[in-house]
Amino acid sequence: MRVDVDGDLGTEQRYLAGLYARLDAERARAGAEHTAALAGDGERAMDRDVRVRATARRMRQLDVADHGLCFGRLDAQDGERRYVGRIGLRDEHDEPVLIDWRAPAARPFYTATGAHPEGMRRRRQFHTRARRLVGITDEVLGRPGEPGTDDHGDAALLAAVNAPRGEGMRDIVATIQAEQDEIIRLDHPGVTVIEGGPGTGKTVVALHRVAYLLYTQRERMERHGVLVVGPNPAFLRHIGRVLPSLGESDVVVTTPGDLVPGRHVTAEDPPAAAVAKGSLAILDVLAAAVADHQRLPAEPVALELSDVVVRLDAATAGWAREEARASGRPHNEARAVFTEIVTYVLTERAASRVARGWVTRDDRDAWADLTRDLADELHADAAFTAALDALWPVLTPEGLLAGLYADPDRLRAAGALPALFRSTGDAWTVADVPLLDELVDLLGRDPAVTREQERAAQAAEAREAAYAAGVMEILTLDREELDEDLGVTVDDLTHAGVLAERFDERDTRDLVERAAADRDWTYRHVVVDEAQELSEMDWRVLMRRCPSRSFTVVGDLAQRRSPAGARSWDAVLDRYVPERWAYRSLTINYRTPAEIMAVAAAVLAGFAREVTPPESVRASGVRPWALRVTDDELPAAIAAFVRDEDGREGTSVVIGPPGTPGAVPPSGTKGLEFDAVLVVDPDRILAEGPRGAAELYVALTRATQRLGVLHRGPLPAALAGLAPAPEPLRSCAGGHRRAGAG
Ligand SMILES: Nc1ncnc2c1ncn2[C@@H]1O[C@H](COP(=O)(O)OP(=O)(O)OP(=O)(O)O)[C@@H](O)[C@H]1O
Repeated sequence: MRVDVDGDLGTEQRYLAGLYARLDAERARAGAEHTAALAGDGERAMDRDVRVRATARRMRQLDVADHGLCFGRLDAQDGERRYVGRIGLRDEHDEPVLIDWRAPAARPFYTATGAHPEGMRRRRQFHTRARRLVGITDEVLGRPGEPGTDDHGDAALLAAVNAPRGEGMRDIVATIQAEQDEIIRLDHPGVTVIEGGPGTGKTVVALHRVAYLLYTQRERMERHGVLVVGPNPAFLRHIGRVLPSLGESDVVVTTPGDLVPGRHVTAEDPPAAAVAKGSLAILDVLAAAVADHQRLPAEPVALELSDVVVRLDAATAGWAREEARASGRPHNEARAVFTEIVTYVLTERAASRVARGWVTRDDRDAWADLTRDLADELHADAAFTAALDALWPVLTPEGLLAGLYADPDRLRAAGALPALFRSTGDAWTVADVPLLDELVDLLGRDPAVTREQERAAQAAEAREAAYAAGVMEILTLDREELDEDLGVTVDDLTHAGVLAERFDERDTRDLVERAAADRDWTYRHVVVDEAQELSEMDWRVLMRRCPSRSFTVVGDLAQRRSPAGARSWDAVLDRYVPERWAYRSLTINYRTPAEIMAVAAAVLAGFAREVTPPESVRASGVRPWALRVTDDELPAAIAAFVRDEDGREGTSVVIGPPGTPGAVPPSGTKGLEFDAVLVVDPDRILAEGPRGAAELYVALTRATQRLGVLHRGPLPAALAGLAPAPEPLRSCAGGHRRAGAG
């Protein structure tokens, strides 16, 4: 039973005012702590940084809590009352006055129903404007003798889903639904797949799950961080506000094209190349391409040393190559093995000739001196280095891949499809990113660069050690003052370097900064959105980034657009977590009104009959429309739609095939939503490629309120039931044509 309660408004407003007073007091305290942290008070710079960051985080959390601080109240059957809100607050006696929505005690606020009251008697929802309470809705849960109700919370929910969309996605923390709550709190440490049709809240639920995990497992999550991977930068901007609005900002958010630090890739391959690069079969091609650079000389290479000429022949290079490959080291690191064997053979050969008549092998010291001198001479010889570079060159991932794509012979030799050919100047594509990442492992580090980095690291370490030595001096003066955080006692410290290493671990750069810059960073948890688009090779990269295999995977196979994407979750996941992943589905569409969803469902039935479309949570009473226009009329009709929408609240978009004036292609709107959507030339979207129907389905389901269709060709059969266009659109088409008129 649902009741709008006015009588208690005054009492609840006073309680709410009390909560805001607590919030303000907390804020003042956090502000003072932050100021003190900034001042530092003589503590070490590292400690100061840590404290400044912690207090700044607390201030951020308190700031965001101001908006919609308290969602409502739960009354238990035993008379206990709990107020549930964005954060937890305690009064001056340390009694809880507000429970964080993520705490176990808050759970019934989202999950209790008339049929399953979970020990609760009443759920009361607050409707607030700024700090003012403007309304209350009560639901009585399973009171003896009273009929229960299952459709809880729909007043607040409907207000939330009907609200015009603004900049980006909002959090749903006040109106999380029971099926969503179950996923947010799911206690499954491995891979969880969330599948559901468009608008079912997959993305928003996954983001709330991140906030929940950060709350319940803060220690573990904070050290290694969480990675959120989304389809494109527009999507990342769209979801960008959700985690900060929940008080969480230590999360790395990126696209598959940005997974290799320092590289921003957006270009896409034609379908055949995307499929070839996305498949695991490309691993053999990469291995063969690397092997193709490990060569034997066609003719022996003559190397002139001061007293003798030696020849590097195919047999010597062949033995060295075999040993280097057998070493199991990555290519660049195995060059040392190759060099060592070749050096050994050539110096032995040279020595036996140079030494003839005055030193024998039995004279070990003299022989060793001689070969060492010859090796030095060889290594200083430019011709020798040139021979090594020809037979076992140091390779970079970019150099190797660009060289492979640009050379049909190399492609053929590596067993790759000719479709991978491209001229050298072309930009990298998103499908190249996992290949470049793979090659980092296959090639290993360039020993020269590694040496340079080691030198720089040693210099930094020396500086730290000097600093630590200063700290030790202070510590030995007063053993009592040893910082417990360091986890050592003075007696443990035999060398200042040990202390320096401990400082190193406490790098105070932001996690987001450190993780995003480090290709070898591993995360505690990874969220993958629009996961149906990822190729087998993309999954390899992500699994490398999260060895603990803790994933929230969000997707909808019916919306798959990429030809290299997933066809089933088993096919993607069984390789990494066989039969150990959890699957949950969402079935209610919170975005698209029933009138629009009916149209999208007809398109879905055309290409995925076995998939059940999600059920809309509301109808809007507004029918989607269609209007046929000529080539000449199209720009004016689009302009009329844009003008009309400019006069309304909310957001709008024009979606059309490439070349449509002012339009975004369907792929650019993945994961996004708008109050009004105009789809142009649906027949051309359908004809665009093998996944055209999925693209049209995505385009139609972006609308939260209004949908219109402009078409120059015949209207696809699935859209036949659309209504005539409203004014002022109709007048753009001469005002005489009707929707769908051929
Ligand atoms: N419990 C809820 N309360 C209020 N709004 C909700 C709720 N659940 C979802 N929504 C809203 O529904 C819309 C769709 O959510 P979301 O984008 O997460 O769906 P999705 O399943 O990822 O869709 P798609 O597959 O089309 O990208 C968003 O505006 C979201 O805020």
